[in-house]
Amino acid sequence: MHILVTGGAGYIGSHIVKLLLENSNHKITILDNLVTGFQATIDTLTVIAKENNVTLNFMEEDLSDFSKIENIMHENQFDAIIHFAASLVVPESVENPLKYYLNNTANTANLIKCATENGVKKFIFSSTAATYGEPDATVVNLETGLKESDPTDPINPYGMSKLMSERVLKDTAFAYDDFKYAALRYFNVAGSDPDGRIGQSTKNATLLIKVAAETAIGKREKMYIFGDDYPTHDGTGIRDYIHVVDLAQAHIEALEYLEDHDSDVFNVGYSRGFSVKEVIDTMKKVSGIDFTVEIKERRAGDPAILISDNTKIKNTMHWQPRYDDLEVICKTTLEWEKKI
Ligand SMILES: NC(=O)c1ccc[n+]([C@@H]2O[C@H](COP(=O)([O-])OP(=O)(O)OC[C@H]3O[C@@H](n4cnc5c(N)ncnc54)[C@H](O)[C@@H]3O)[C@@H](O)[C@H]2O)c1
Ligand SMILES: O=c1ccn([C@@H]2O[C@H](COP(=O)(O)OP(=O)(O)O[C@H]3O[C@H](CO)[C@@H](O)[C@H](O)[C@H]3O)[C@@H](O)[C@H]2O)c(=O)[nH]1
Repeated sequence: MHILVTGGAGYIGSHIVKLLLENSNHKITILDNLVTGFQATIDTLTVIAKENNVTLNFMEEDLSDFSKIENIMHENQFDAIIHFAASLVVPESVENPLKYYLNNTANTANLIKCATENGVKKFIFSSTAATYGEPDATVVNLETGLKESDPTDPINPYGMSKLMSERVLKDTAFAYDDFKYAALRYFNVAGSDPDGRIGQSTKNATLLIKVAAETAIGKREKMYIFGDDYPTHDGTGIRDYIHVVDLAQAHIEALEYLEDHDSDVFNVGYSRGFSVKEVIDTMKKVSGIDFTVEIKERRAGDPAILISDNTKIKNTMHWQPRYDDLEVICKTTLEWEKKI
């Protein structure tokens, strides 16, 4: 296959590209405007492609350039698209919603249009647990995890921009027999490639595990726990942290799944959660550093508990997580942080 990977210079996209280069003979084209992705990541992936004798192309382009995208799609015979490119800072999406609806929803709709016009049969989409919003504990079971069939009600434009893209995919797949998609709702993605060749280099990171790693190695003086008065066992927020390599593998399974199954939406998480305090204690343990942590007020829009029910992806695809271990997640994050 010839696979187009948008956003392949970014954190998650680069991990999928690495897996594909190492484990398949697919030709890969990365399209990325490098707004939050890195040329250094492309350089590393180019070396990995050479080592594995696989073709990797890189196009520095912006998905909002519709005529360019149309030409690229017309000139290349892509068999599948894995679409990561997006804006993903939740508070920014509240301040600047149009950036999110344009980059995440409009650009995705155009990409889907080009896909249908050029015979692309499979589309794997990066969706998010943010599509569920702030789940209502009287309606869903927060302890056993959210099911794909549970209500979706995003509480910020980021989540809504992704849910709208899911809808565009659903309607398109209904209208075009040859077009199939899998929308993967990622829970909290963390960790890095265990080989240490790629990782999360995102600037001004806000994600808990990356912030904790930065604090452990002294890039930050201290870190904060946003709220210790949630209705959880230790008062801090609970999330379902998934290692990026297991998430990457889910995309590969999804490509195979679409060979002989219909389009669908899947949670990708481990169906278990850790509190903020448990994450920080684990980072302290794996780093051996007792860094400074202070309690702050709750961050706006943070739900108390977000855990996936992953029964569907486990039962229908052959997805077997290998890194469901908070220590491994923290350790690989820390090792990468030491390198950059
Ligand atoms: N990181 C998480 O915890 C998380 C959780 C749920 C969902 N997601 C989704 O996963 C995907 C990848 O996220 P990530 O963490 O790797 O982020 P990232 O910022 O590292 O990667 C996004 C990539 O897309 C590129 N990009 C953005 N807009 C573009 C455009 N208009 N044209 C071309 N390239 C563009 C960026 O340069 C970057 O390389 C996103 O769709 C995100 O919404 C991430
Ligand atoms: O310095 C920090 C950072 C985070 N937190 C807490 O840690 C938990 C996790 O926060 P974070 O790592 O920022 O992730 P989320 O806010 O859960 O959101 C992430 O995970 C979602 C999927 O669940 C994605 O959709 C979002 O894009 C991504 O930002 C929350 O309880 C936060 O309040 C802290 O206490 N201190």
